Amino acid sequence: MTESGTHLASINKYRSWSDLEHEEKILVLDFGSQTAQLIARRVREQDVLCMLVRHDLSVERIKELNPIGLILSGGPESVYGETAPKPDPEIFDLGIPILGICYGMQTICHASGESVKAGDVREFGRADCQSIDPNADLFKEIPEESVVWMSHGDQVENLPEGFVSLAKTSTCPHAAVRHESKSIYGLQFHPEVTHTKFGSQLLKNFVRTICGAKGTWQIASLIEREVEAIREYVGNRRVICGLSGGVDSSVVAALLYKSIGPQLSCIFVDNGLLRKGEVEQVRNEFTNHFKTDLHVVDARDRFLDELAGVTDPQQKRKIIGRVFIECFRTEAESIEDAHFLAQGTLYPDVIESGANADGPAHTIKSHHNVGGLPAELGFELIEPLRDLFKDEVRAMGLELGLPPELIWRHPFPGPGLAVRCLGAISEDRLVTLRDADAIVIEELHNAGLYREVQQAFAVLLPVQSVGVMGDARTYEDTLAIRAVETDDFMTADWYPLPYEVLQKMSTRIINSIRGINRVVYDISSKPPSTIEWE
Ligand SMILES: Nc1ncnc2c1ncn2[C@@H]1O[C@H](COP(=O)(O)OP(=O)(O)OP(=O)(O)O)[C@@H](O)[C@H]1O
Ligand SMILES: O=c1[nH]c(=O)c2[nH+]cn([C@@H]3O[C@H](COP(=O)(O)O)[C@@H](O)[C@H]3O)c2[nH]1
Ligand SMILES: NC(=O)CC[C@H](N)C(=O)O
Ligand SMILES: [Mg+2]
Repeated sequence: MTESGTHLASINKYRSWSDLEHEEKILVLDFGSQTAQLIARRVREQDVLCMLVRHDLSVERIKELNPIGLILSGGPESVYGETAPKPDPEIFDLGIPILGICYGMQTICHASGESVKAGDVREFGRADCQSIDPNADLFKEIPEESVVWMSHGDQVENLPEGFVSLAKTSTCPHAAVRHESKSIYGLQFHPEVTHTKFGSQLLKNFVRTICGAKGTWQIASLIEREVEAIREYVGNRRVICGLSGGVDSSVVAALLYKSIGPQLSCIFVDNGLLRKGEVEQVRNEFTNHFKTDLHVVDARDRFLDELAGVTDPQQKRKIIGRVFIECFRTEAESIEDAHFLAQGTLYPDVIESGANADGPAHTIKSHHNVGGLPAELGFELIEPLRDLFKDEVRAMGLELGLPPELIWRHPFPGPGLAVRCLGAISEDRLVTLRDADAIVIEELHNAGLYREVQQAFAVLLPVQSVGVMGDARTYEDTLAIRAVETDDFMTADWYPLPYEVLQKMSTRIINSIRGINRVVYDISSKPPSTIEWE
């Protein structure tokens, strides 16, 4: 759903959502916000198709796409800066409703001739919003006072002519605005994040009431469309699919299987960085349950040799990305006419890798399947889930009939235990980590909490400390336990595991695993931390 190129544009041409002139839809003009896709996803929650497009998409192209409304996203720049991204000025004459969020609202006001300036006070996080006009259609069914989430340094000083203020906070006099006669709205806060309590209602008001959407779009129609698009795009060529047994690649494999059946071969790489019992589990599921043409590649030595002595997280990720592709390439030699490589890349992988060229989003970490890919790929990429979030992919998987155990499995990153074994990786340290991780997951199941947390795992730290075991001094490694709750993996909070569960995990790990004499619990949220440690 991202119109226009990414840095992989030349090899990633597959786009199934771009020619949907006849579908009721909203377009989000992306000014580089980390949460731009979240806006799209909140609109889709209203059963309305929503796609991200370049911030400067021409009015001609917008007319062709025929949206019922436009949303201007936030972004890291300042509208008064020399390099500030700007929309096509004619969008304001299209006559369709427009909602600007943060940078988007500042852009609307700037374009209407009023000054936007660095505010005296920057607002990050929670703010109390008070509506000035509670009857405004944008604020329908929203209390007069409610909590909103802000993230801005700039501020609209004076309203442009024709605009009125709809809401304020203690430091932001124009937290929400609208044009008196045109259907143009602006919000200084972010309705797309869950911390804005009535954000979904607000977007619903915009989409359903103001844009008049009927809400007929369903995840099932996305599946149908993807299946058709894949069939047409692939023709009679062959697709290899990097299959990890995780949710995303399983959904991709199921989609491809539905589309092109026998033209699909799946490649599962055993990179030596997998969890306990994972190879057997994937082999079973995908030969017994799915009956796909599955190739299991034993690349354990290859990965471990290449990673020997490497401690830098970004370097680890780059090496893993490259070796993955080399394995796919070598294995594909035995698969006749393998033209496409399908991956289960999701939107958070793309945005965190800084790979979305639509806006100047920053690189947080290079996901092995995006920023970690080598320049010369040797395949054409197909990534049907590239614009979706985990929970949307899960809904798709359930709709496609995948088993619920698979759908609700915690995500496991492609670089696997490599990014949870901090410092240099060795076979011994991996065995230690794998065993500890298995205990964490088992105890989570025992406590009936596996589905309560969205991701949990163990992290082996290169930090030794002194202990005493059986009257003898020890000087051994530290293990961290991480468990998070999150909707979409873009933001997350640490999960308050009950003490007795932590106690069982800790006792079992220290008693049964050699080399660990201390267990700690990670109590950091994302942001400012990330879910994985590297
Ligand atoms: N061991 C592997 N063998 C082959 N392909 C892999 C492997 N690990 C990851 N990949 C590829 O990289 C993509 C991204 O990995 P990622 O972990 O994000 O997704 P996933 O494993 O499919 O799902 P989940 O997020 O539930 O773990 C996968 O969808 C898959 O295409
Ligand atoms: O396939 C993947 N390749 C990667 O390189 C990668 N890095 C992080 N993750 C997963 O993404 C989600 C967000 O993780 P972070 O908060 O650590 O960025 C979490 O679910 C992480 O497990 C990855 N998945
Ligand atoms: N989140 C945003 O859109 C921020 C807009 C602008 N960069 C500011 O600081 O005000
Ligand atoms: Mg995975």
